[in-house]
Amino acid sequence: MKLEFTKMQGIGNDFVVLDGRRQSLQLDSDCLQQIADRRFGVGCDQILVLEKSNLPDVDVRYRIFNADGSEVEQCGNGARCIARYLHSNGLEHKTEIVAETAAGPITLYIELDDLVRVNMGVPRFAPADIPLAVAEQADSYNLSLEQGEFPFRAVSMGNPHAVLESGDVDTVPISVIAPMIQAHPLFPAGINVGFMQIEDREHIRLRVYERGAGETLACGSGACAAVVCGISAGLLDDCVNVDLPGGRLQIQWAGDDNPVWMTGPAEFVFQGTLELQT
Ligand SMILES: N[C@H](CCC[C@H](N)C(=O)O)C(=O)O
Repeated sequence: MKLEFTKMQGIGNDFVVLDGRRQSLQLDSDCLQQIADRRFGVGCDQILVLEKSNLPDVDVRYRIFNADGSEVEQCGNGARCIARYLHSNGLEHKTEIVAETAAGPITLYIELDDLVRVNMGVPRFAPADIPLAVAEQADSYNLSLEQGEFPFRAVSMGNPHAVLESGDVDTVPISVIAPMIQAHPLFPAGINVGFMQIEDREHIRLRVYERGAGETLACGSGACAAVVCGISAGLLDDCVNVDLPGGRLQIQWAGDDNPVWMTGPAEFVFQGTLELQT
């Protein structure tokens, strides 16, 4: 099966964009994993599949698949890349784009400085919304692992996140600790694990070990989750620069039932045709 694709990246979190409005796509988990494979396929952290939306006032519907083939509800860096893709493929006249996702509609804004600003929706802390297998909601939780005690905060940005505060994030043994956290029965739907180093009230450093993809150079929803947890803990102000290994995002949240705003870049890398072995 031949697939036309566009490779894009948002501060190093990379995507294969497949436009299902222009080609017929029948992709099972094996196909998705092959596309994402960095040796046998194109290589990416997530695959973004565009579809026609039947909803009024909605420009497009898109679905998000991790490199392991799992379908997920939200992808912040991917949302910015979708906005960039659409703004260069038929929606050149629009600077405000509405996309339907599994997490609901999100609005994407092409800014004058060519960055993309996304309304990432309202964070949710209720255990049932994350999901988190605890009896009752708390400000923070604790995980006991062989390697020690790991206090964390949990929030849904449409997808599930655990946020741990750390000293120097560069020294966190993330590829050892994060998979053990992800495997814990506390997280029945899996979890994205963020390690946050607070530099000051307007600046954090962050590394994220993603559900279904492993450590990525950046995680947009993870940056939102970390800032929301930091603000909720009284440690951050309402506008924060988040430095991830792949680059910087600006995250804003006014608290309570206000939405989280994420601003950052989105770039094209190349286009191509993939011969999928089916
Ligand atoms: N791994 C995530 C999806 C991609 C999120 C990330 N790439 C972002 O920019 O938000 C999950 O399983 O929920």
